[in-house]
Amino acid sequence: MEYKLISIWNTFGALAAIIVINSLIQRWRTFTVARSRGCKPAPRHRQRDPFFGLDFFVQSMKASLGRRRMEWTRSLFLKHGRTFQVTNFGKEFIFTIEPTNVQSVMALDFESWGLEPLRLPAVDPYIGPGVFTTDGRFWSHARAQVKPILSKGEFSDLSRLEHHFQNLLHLVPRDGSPIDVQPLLEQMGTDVVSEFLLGESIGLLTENSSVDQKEFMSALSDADAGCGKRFLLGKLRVFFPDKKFDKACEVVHSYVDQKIDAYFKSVADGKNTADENERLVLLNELAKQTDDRKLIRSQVLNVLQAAEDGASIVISNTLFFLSRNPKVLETLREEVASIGGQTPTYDVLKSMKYLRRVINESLRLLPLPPNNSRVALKDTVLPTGGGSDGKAPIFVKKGMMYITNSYILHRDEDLWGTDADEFKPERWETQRQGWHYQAFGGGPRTCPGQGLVLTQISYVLVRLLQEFKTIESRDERPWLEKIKLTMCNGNGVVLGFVS
Ligand code: HEM
Repeated sequence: MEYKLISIWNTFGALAAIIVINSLIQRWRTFTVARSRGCKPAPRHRQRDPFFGLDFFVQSMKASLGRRRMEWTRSLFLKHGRTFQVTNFGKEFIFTIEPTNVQSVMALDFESWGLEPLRLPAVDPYIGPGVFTTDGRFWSHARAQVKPILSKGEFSDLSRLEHHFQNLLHLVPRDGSPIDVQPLLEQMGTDVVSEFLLGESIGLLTENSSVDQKEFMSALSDADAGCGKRFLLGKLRVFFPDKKFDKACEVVHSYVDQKIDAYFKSVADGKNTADENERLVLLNELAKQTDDRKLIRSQVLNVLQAAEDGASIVISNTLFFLSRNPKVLETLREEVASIGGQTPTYDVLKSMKYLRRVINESLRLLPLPPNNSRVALKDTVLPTGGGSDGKAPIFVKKGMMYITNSYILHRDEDLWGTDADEFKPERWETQRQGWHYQAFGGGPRTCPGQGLVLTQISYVLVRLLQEFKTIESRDERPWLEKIKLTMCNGNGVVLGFVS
């Protein structure tokens, strides 16, 4: 008996020793790598609770609730410089708006950083693994599946977009009376995206959604809200079952699965032949590549999550800026007039240089999403931001979080000039899109929907200018942040249109 006890103690002792030695070896490796690469720590944000960082978490929650998250984060960068480190809810975070670091994370040192551990556990029961939620080989495969389809979407027939635009026009008063266009554009965005993704528009603008579609929409919003809570709870989510979320996932899955089944049935019935003029639908295109129904569903929902209300928010924000910058509006109007009264084609839109500058500028001042984050998948180094001069490389331990804030990066006066906060499309005559412009990300994970969405945004803006001779602001209030995954105007965008 005594012998057995001694041997158990010896085993425990040996295990403990191995763990301690292993940890010391790791620390030594860390130290030597950091020293050999000349690494120095980033400036550290002073905290009352440096161990768990609860104070930082509470402050960031307060700033979010007060709709001043961007300005609060900006004040931290003004205090610390372009890079700083903080403990937040028990995790180490590096905040940086240093373009060299952005380039390193997004492109040069791409393999060392990932987002799957941040996103997938929270959203897995809803959207599952796909292009938006995974890393590594699964991600490359998922991306290779959707990217060519989204690229093809850039050139697709604009007559469908005109159809949705006409539905929007019916709801816009033409006598200059005030209307908040943001929710209308959001509805139009959902109609467009649902048609492209699933082959059938939800019909929000025409108010002719079926019972199934209404149920689907309401489930999407419950599932989004559920994911928000799951993000906040982190690993604690297992202790908080959420029946509403589970039900919402079931409804969403069943709706998408019906569409997948319908596609395969139509193929089996010989109805869906390869027709050159067939409308481009993501679900159908995916189903041509694989018969793995679960993967098709995940990929469709991944793209839905990424596409969200992107186009509608950018159009709303751009109208907000145009209505408050009459000179810019006038110059854009001249360009629109130069193409004549016809509905624009893809090539015409592509040729409109000033329009593109206006959109670039809108996305510079109000990027969506405002933040882009990653987690270090292994020990690595950020090229700059450490030491007292902020120029030394920074050693990053596996598990550390990286956050770049495009809203602040895009307003950095050293990078954009002293007029960085002003809406000036003219700056794009000479400005190039480097790593200091993160509207669509960069590197291997750059937004694959960029071309498609820019065509849509351009089309709607041109058509609005063709339809209305006056577009004026009907609201004195400033732009107010409202952050979900993306960021829109919490005051809405209230305008007056005269035809
Ligand atoms: C103006 C609207 C949009 C903006 C500003 C935007 C911007 C972005 C950004 C910043 C990323 C993150 C890149 C990263 O993680 O580094 C992203 C990813 C993505 N976007 Fe967009 N996006 C927009 C619209 C769309 C649309 C309409 C679609 C699809 C139809 C789309 C599909 C995707 C996908 C699938 C990803 C994930 C790519 C990956 O991780 O490989 N986006 N987008």
